[in-house]
Amino acid sequence: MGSVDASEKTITGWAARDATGHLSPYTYNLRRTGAEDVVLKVLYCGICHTDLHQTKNHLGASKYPMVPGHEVVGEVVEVGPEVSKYSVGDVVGVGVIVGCCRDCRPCKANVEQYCNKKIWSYNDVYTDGKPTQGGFASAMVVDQKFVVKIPAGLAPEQAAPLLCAGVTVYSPLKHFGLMTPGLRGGILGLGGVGHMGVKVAKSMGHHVTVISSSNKKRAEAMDDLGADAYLVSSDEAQMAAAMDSLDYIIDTVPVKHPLEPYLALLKMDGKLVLMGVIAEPLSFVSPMVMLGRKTITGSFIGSIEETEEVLRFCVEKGLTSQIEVVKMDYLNQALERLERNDVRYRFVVDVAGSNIDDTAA
Ligand SMILES: NC(=O)C1=CN([C@@H]2O[C@H](COP(=O)(O)OP(=O)(O)OC[C@H]3O[C@@H](n4cnc5c(N)ncnc54)[C@H](OP(=O)(O)O)[C@@H]3O)[C@@H](O)[C@H]2O)C=CC1
Ligand SMILES: O=C/C=C/c1ccc(O)c(O)c1
Ligand SMILES: [Zn+2]
Ligand SMILES: [Zn+2]
Repeated sequence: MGSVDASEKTITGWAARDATGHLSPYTYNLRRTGAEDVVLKVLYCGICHTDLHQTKNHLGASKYPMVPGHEVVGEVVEVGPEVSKYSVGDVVGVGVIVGCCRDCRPCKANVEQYCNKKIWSYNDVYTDGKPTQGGFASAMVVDQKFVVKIPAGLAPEQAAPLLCAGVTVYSPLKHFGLMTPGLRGGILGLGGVGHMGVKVAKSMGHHVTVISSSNKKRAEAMDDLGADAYLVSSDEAQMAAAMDSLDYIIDTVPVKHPLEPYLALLKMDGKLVLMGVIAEPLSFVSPMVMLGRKTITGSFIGSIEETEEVLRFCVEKGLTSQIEVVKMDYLNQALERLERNDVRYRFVVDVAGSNIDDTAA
């Protein structure tokens, strides 16, 4: 157990100040280390499309200054006196959620991501009344319940995308009984979440079809990620030939899109699992779900338990994410590239290697 520094630590993060989403260095204080808190020095943080939604206020609820980042891998540098799970020097991860009520039905069932009182790792308010700030920062203080150990055999930069993208695909496959080998799955949208979807589903022994908006990623999807088939969603002949062929589709498209072309790809009892965060209504006609008893559902990240599980799953299966590691001074360019669909497949920021405390404004 490490000693507790009773003072507030002043650190630097990169914050958006308004809905332009432009990030720049921002100095703020971390809360004092509480009894069950873990202080981590951030090593790496992945860039999720949700970071774009939030910094650019796509959902209309953004508060500024906002330090985004929720695929955080760090090294423990201090622990509170009642921290039992972690010690100084451990490499750990933090995802989308840093608090919950611990008392409601989802909390008691260990699916705390569905707690109505959950606390988001940024763009939220902590129990002390302070804004939460995310992982594009030199350090974070997080309650041990929301920290996971990064297992040996997983490089820290590799682990980062698993803390959101990885668990986001693993959780619904597990929850909806879709881990059986031999299933035929579709991954709609081959980005950060989608590429983990291909890898996780392949590791479960599924036949995986990528459904993409263009032909640009075909060779990579088939040759590098191991997909079995590739459909371009605007190609009516390809889509018609694939009708009634899939047990599930993981839909990661981050913008409004029609559901009917994808419902048509599902077999009877097939499931369309919505992942994209879209603040506009999506539509479909009812026979598209009735005739075939199809399900349209959604899923939100995964629990802490499932996060630990997906990390172990990736080690066991030798599964890695495909990442482009960048420094913090590239963060705005990386976000712009993510917005124009120009990343294969996840940016991960080398936070510790960027010496950001030296850039404080
Ligand atoms: N439900 C949850 O718990 C989670 C939700 N999310 C949400 O999932 C969505 C995807 O996140 P992420 O994978 O990080 O995002 P990415 O931007 O990395 O990937 C999205 C993919 O969707 C396709 N796409 C992008 N823009 C468009 C467009 N304008 N029209 C059609 N297709 C498009 C592209 O694939 P292609 O080139 O193949 O068409 C793109 O690669 C986001 O909305 C994010 O907020 C993320 C994590 C957890
Ligand atoms: O990237 C993870 C967060 C996903 C998310 C899902 C739903 C929602 O309303 C959000 O604001 C974020
Ligand atoms: Zn995310
Ligand atoms: Zn709760």
